[in-house]
Amino acid sequence: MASSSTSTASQTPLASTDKEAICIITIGMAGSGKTTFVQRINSYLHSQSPPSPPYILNLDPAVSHLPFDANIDIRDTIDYKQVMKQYHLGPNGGILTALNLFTTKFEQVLGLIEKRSKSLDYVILDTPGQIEIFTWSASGSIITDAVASSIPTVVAYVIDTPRTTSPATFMSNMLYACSILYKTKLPFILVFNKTDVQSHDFAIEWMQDFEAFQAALSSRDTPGNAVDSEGEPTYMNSLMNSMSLVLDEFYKHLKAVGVSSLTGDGIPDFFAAVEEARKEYHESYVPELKRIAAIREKKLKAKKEDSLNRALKDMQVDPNIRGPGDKWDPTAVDEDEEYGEDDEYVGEDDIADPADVPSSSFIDLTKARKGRDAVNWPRPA
Ligand SMILES: Nc1nc2c(ncn2[C@@H]2O[C@H](COP(=O)(O)OP(=O)(O)OP(=O)(O)O)[C@@H](O)[C@H]2O)c(=O)[nH]1
Repeated sequence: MASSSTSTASQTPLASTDKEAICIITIGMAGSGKTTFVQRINSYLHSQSPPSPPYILNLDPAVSHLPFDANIDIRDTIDYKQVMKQYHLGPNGGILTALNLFTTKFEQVLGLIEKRSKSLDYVILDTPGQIEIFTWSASGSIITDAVASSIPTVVAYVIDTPRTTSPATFMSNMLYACSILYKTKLPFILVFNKTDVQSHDFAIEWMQDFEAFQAALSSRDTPGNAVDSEGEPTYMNSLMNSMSLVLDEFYKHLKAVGVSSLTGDGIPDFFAAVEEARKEYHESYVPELKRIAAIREKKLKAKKEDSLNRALKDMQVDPNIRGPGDKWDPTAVDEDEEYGEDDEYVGEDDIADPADVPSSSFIDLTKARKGRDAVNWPRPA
């Protein structure tokens, strides 16, 4: 079952002396509170003793105001409104194209992160408001994979708790989280935000107790409770029940914390979950990364060998290789092997006559092979 990291706050990493930066990728639906959450964890890290300022990247080109100082800000490189104008795009297309353009420079960004990672505890990525622009775009995958293959990385999936109290909405949100988990395969933390407005206890109960969620699903006011004219559950009801079974398995792979980005409540629990995620990254993600790299390497090697073999084969069967009318015959006897001591050894076609070759170009040793050193070839000048 999902672990609600409420009692582990004492395990915060801030006492650790060995610096190994971990990257927190903040993802969430529009308005879930990603930016406020980043601001809150930033101020929390600054307030520690000693302070542990994070390295922050803002990847949202459309955000009008950031309540924190980003070390790298996509807006410094790309003006998404100009992108919209120049490419004749709407707002979402503009944001996506801006992110794509930024990704072409991401190697440089990664270089900066790697350079700083030994002196930092945390790198934080704030992603665009429209979740799918990051989670379902090539750029989002490239950025996530690049960072995750470079330093430990965790996904913080921010959820608007007050807007997730209906079982159907909760399940939709969890399905989305599930899809991101299976896409990135990274350690994953569900961050139930805005707990100052609505406690996340209901969510933890639903995640830990399958029957409690089933009961909530079948309560009167949920759409999944609908029955058809014969009193049978509708497809919607069956779908939701099946989905909740799938999700029960999914919950085992993640951590859940409740926070209020407004008051700062629950933030130490979040960092405790991040430390667990760091372990998980080393224990699960890195071996998986190595396994994939080994498979890729093997495939590449096989492909290279195949190309080489084909190239060699092509060279052997090329009918023009020795000139027209002189086709290669695989059954022909090797002249070198067949000639006796007194036979003419050098076939005219086999090697060049030294007399025809500029004297300085080589010393012909062919007659010296196979014990024929008695032959006295003129030595080039
Ligand atoms: N009560 C309460 N409000 C919050 C909390 N976190 C964020 N908000 C409010 O939620 C709204 C959206 O917050 P943002 O941080 O802009 O959310 P976002 O996910 O970054 O938004 P987009 O980038 O537009 O998708 C703002 O009005 C915040 O003040 C919280 O913990 N409690």
